[in-house]
Amino acid sequence: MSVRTEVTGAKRVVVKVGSSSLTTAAGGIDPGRVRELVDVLAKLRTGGAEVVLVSSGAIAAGLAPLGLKRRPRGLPAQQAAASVGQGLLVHRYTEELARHGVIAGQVLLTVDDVTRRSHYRNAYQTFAKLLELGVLPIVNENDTVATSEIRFGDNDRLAALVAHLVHADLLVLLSDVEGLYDADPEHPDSSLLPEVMSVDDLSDVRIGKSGSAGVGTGGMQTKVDAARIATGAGIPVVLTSADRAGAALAGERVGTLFHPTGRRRPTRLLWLAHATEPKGTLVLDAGAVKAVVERRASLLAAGITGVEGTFHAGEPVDLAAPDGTPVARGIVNFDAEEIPALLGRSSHELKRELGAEYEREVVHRDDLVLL
Ligand SMILES: Nc1ncnc2c1ncn2[C@@H]1O[C@H](COP(=O)(O)OP(=O)(O)O)[C@@H](O)[C@H]1O
Ligand SMILES: N[C@@H](CCC(=O)OP(=O)(O)O)C(=O)O
Repeated sequence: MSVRTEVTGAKRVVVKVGSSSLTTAAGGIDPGRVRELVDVLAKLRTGGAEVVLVSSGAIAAGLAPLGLKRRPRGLPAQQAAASVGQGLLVHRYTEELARHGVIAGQVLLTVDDVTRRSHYRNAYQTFAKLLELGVLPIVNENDTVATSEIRFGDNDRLAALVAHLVHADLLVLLSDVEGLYDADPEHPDSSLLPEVMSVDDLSDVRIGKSGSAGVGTGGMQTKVDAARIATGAGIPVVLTSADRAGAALAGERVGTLFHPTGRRRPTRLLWLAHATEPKGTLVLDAGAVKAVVERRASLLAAGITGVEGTFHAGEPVDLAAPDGTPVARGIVNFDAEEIPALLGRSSHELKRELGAEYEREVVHRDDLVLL
């Protein structure tokens, strides 16, 4: 059977592996599984591809040293476990990669690193340099400092955003299941979907709960969400089990291939569309809705009739039509409490009365996505 050229032709590949594929049944990192994965990644590298690994498992790796039996519920305990486990995890990878003469680098990311423009550029440059130096970057969320409000929450979504950030040609999601099934694979009648061409192919798929609730956080839903983010940005995705990583990366038709459905967009906008919780709402008049939706214009204070919620400049807010239906999401340039004084007034008036600082758009067109 022919190989998948989306896979064999990829020059830069992001591989994401979940906690369930790295841990033993009793919890804790399974050195044998890390070794098998590293052997596959090293082979991919030798074949000429650049590889970025997004690895979960910090929390799982920290459980045993702390005498914990299962993933703790509270955030501080998870952060402590991640703090203990992340070093151990990367140590394992470093040792295994060294057997192949490959240097490992650790990259811990927070949400800000892909949403704030200056951080984003910085993160991009770091990855570019690491890859140029032949290093294999190992990425995880910076769990120890992430709070519940500011976190990716799951590494599937993080992997999709990293794939976009590094301009990857392919994203491979490795789990403990062979691929995406049309129903929970526990169900005897469920069958594997070898290809997903568009979101329409997902409408009948039933997604059950995570099979590894003890260690992972993602479950199948977050993998499908991640695949949608990546394919919507033009990046094909292969979803399969860690056991089949070698076959999948050789282009064999294992697991599920999600075909690209869209084109590249700035990462901040991907994040805004797929991964944010709005902190408030700006209610627009009909003219402003038209300007934003049809003419893709920036939102000016003159078109705003109301403000809901508490937010600060730089945070995501929804832009709603007069009936309250959200039509777009954007990064706002003012704090919520500053906006009432600006409502319905022209930029010119604002500049004259409040100073040049207040002349700017409330949401710039470059920081807006339509919903
Ligand atoms: N429709 C489905 N197709 C595939 N797997 C599914 C589906 N619905 C639920 N699952 C479950 O999702 C699990 C994968 O999620 P999880 O264990 O959280 O993975 P990871 O730790 O790799 O992120 C599978 O083991 C499977 O039991
Ligand atoms: N950052 C966390 C992983 C969170 C996560 O998404 O886990 P998983 O569902 O196993 O991919 C950790 O390293 O433990």
